[in-house]
Amino acid sequence: MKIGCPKEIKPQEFRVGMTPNAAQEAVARGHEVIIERGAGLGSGFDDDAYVAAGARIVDTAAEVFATAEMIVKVKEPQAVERKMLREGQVLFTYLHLAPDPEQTKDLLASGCTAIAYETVTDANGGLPLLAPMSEVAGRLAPQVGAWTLQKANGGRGVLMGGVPGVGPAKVVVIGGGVVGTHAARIAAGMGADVTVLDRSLPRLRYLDDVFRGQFKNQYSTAGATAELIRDADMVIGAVLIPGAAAPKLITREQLSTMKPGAVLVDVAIDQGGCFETSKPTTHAEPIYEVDGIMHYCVANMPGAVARTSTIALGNATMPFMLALADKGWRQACQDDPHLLAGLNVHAGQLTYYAVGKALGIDVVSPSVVIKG
Ligand SMILES: NC(=O)C1=CN([C@@H]2O[C@H](COP(=O)(O)OP(=O)(O)OC[C@H]3O[C@@H](n4cnc5c(N)ncnc54)[C@H](O)[C@@H]3O)[C@@H](O)[C@H]2O)C=CC1
Ligand SMILES: CC(=O)C(=O)O
Ligand SMILES: [Mg+2]
Repeated sequence: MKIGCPKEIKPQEFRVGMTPNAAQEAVARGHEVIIERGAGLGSGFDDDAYVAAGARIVDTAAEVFATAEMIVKVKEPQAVERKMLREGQVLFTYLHLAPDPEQTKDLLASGCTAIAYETVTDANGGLPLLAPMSEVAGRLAPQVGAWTLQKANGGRGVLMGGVPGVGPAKVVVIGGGVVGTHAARIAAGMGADVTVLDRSLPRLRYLDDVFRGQFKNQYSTAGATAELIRDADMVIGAVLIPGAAAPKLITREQLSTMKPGAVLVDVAIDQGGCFETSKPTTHAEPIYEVDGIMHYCVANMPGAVARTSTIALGNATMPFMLALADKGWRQACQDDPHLLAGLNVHAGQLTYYAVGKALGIDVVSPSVVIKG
């Protein structure tokens, strides 16, 4: 199969969809790998590394899109990229369609087959292609939140760990999945007083067992959230209902109950955000203020540490990418229900229920679509 990897064009996005190691594995199995010139530079991979892996370098994204049967990327295709997709072409990348009607419309119109990293599942009920980036974003969240808490950045001027004689920052993490657990670990490691809220009792039991008091946990209700945020210096939004738009868990009205200069870090922003006042920001201008509360809502946080993120993402995507290339998307999805769970769009039809529900679009079952 001809596999193409263009340079990412989302602002400040330095990750790349294929590492030279992934390219080498694909080439070794008889596939042709086409990389846009300079695609890996932001992650520290030069063109020579891809050439040494057996890939071919082309000058433009247009050549990649025109030649490849499968496009492997990181972020959702931007408008100019969506125009280059065609019927029969496979797109394998993050999509986050539920909060993005424009992208959904364009993907349906293109006729392509789009498999979303964030809805591929595993046998343990996890999301193996979201997990590595959730680990990164979770670990970054207290770091960017701590920076935002600094007075010069609009924050309350509170140090995460406090100092002897002065107590630490209070951090509330809403959602104790992959993002939330990694965020809580790092915030606790910085010396903050951390509480994790989740709606899953088994998850709370796991956190309690494994982390043994490094941070507290509490069952997530509107009442518990309202009480905790009044006293919080930082709230990290880390909830997910797979594929669906994030539930809004803090309203604008509630901001007035919080301490002026407190910080909201909405990691769930790529699914529309879990605070009413969240709107996506970029690494160039990551923060803004509403009613005295600072917001950090970058939708591609892992792009800030592109090298770590590219390698971590590549480790997770490679086996799926190879299965798609070796067998073609239909056979690969027939053989692996977890990969089939990633199918969001095929030949003008939406195939993911939570997206259809969020956008009011009819959905065709993926198990019907793969029969052809
Ligand atoms: N902004 C960015 O750059 C990035 C954003 N993300 C996003 O972060 C979000 C979280 O991802 P993961 O941690 O991997 O998901 P996950 O599925 O591992 O965890 C989500 C957790 O939220 C909990 N939850 C659901 N509804 C809740 C509620 N009302 N109150 C409290 N907890 C609730 C679930 O029980 C689950 O434990 C996703 O939207 C993901 O796309 C992930 C990576 C990068
Ligand atoms: C998960 C995601 O959207 C990202 O890593 O950018
Ligand atoms: Mg998006």
